[in-house]
Amino acid sequence: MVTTSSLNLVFTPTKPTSLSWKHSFPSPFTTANCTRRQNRKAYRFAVFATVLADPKPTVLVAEKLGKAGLELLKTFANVDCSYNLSPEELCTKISLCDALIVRSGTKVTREVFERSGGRLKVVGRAGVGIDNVDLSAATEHGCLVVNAPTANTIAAAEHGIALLTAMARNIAQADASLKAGKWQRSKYVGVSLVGKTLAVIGFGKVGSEVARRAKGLGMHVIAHDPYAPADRARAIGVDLLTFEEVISIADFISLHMPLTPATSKIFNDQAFSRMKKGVRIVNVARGGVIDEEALVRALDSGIVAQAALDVFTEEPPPKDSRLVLHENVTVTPHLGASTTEAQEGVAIEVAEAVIGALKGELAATAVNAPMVPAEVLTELAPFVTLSEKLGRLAVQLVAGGSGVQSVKVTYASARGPDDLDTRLLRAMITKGLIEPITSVFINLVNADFTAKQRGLRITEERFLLDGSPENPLEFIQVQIANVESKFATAISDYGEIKVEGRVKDGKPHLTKIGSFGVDVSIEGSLILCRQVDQPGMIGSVGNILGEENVNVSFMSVGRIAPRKQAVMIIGVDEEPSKKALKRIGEIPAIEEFVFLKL
Ligand SMILES: NC(=O)C1=CN([C@@H]2O[C@H](COP(=O)(O)OP(=O)(O)OC[C@H]3O[C@@H](n4cnc5c(N)ncnc54)[C@H](O)[C@@H]3O)[C@@H](O)[C@H]2O)C=CC1
Ligand SMILES: O=C(O)C(=O)COP(=O)(O)O
Repeated sequence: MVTTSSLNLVFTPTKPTSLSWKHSFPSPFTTANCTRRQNRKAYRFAVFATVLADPKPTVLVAEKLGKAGLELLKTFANVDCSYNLSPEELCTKISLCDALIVRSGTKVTREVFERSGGRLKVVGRAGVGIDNVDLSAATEHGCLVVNAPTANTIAAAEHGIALLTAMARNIAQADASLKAGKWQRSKYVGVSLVGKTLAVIGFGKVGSEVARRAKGLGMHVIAHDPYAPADRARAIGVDLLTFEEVISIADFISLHMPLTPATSKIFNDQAFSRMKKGVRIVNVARGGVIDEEALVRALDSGIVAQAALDVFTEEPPPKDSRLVLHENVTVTPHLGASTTEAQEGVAIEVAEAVIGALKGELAATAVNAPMVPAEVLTELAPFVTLSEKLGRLAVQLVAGGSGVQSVKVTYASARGPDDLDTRLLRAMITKGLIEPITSVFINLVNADFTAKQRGLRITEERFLLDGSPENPLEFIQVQIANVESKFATAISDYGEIKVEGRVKDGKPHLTKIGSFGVDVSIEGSLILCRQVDQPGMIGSVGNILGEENVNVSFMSVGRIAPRKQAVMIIGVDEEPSKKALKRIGEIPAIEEFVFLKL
């Protein structure tokens, strides 16, 4: 029997440019040489090449990373620490790298993904903000992006509070003045924080920690965050209000939202005009959320009394930046995450995520792929294989020239929709549908994107079964509409190519083709024949294959009724020659046949 494996099918890249990894990515059609152990690994799932083969993968660390993270990476990969690369140097190096780790100082542009030649599997952001990574390009190239979302939260919050207090008491300006030999006590009279209203914009991890600390300083804290749960805010004693409300009430505003198209320059002339005169602003989020020229105008007019900024639209900012040089502005060079503790933490967090991704595990910190909990993955494992096989099978039944545009997938399950996450299954069906007919490499990251790009519409339906929802699924059906089939038997009564499969004893089985009920394990290569049900058919086909030295792994016949029509499915270990297939086709009782590689 051929061993079933999703391993190489799942992880075959388009163009494995690196010699070192080339043999780690076998052809999609050589499943037989995978071990069961590899299979289990493959089930841990399906983002990228998982084989821990020698030689090691190469990880390019493009910005300074904590020692503990580097040590961890070195246990698994060849680590190339090359800091301060120019954009061109990065693009040149990237084709030799399986993973790239950056902080906020490296722009991971579309060109980086294009120039990687398909080798780059994961970008690790050693920090939170991923606005320096072109996520669309990453997704289009099937490259996973992971970040380190938790380890620098406290550092960023503490820096926000440091800037808030330093700004209120003119610490930086007074320090510079004294060092310049002056003693200006009346010039640097500050303002008190206690009793003042602080508006936190972006009530996520950092924002809520800032709020907690500000309350400890005796401030009244309000927040705006369109996506934050009100009960989390209430638990800290913070009211969630609208953007207009918070900016018009606040004495101090602290920014903690990500830079996205929706937040870009959200602090502009209009927003400043609605603020209380003399408001003070802290930005430890991203420079791009503020229109910096508008802020200079607001500072000059006195609407904004002071600003304390850790981040800038352009980093480093121009030396003659009016904003940086403004006397009412306190600045730090993007130091929010720069504590010893946070840097060790993010380094470990990102190293673990990158290693996990290279091993094929779904990262818990994936930014551009669905996150599926480990226990769900384990349960869905055999259905993942089944999904891909059904996709591969169905698409190979399509007659040449008929473009596949509309695919319906039906999941029959006793589980309610909320208890069955089908994203992984849909991705694998997409992979099965697209990979046999193109050179595109599909994984969980780029499946939906690639389907859309190719005009392939995949609709999903649930078929709710009675009974115990112990098994996640009973069967999966894949139907391709509006196409001709090279094996007319595969066309259902409704005119679509239809294949249906189930998992039996942990293995994917084909249980229906067109309107014929069958039952064969889907593995290796198959010959499907429709014939008149008569004695001697198995022998006739078996003889031809034997004479051609093709090993038969199994044969199964499903029929409508004795002596009527039957479908014979033959599993073969080797691909029969054209001559052998022609001879099979010439057997008089064989009405049609097709050879499929799964
Ligand atoms: N200066 C530095 O060194 C550091 C800066 N950061 C920045 O801080 C940001 C926040 O980090 P975390 O709190 O860890 O992320 P987070 O994802 O936990 O929180 C971000 C919050 O912003 C909210 N948000 C999204 N759109 C919004 C909008 N239009 N208005 C208001 N709120 C909105 C989200 O709902 C979320 O609750 C990061 O995206 C990063 O840019 C983070 C760490 C260090
Ligand atoms: O984590 C973030 O979003 C940060 O801004 C930290 O940036 P850094 O890693 O210090 O370049």
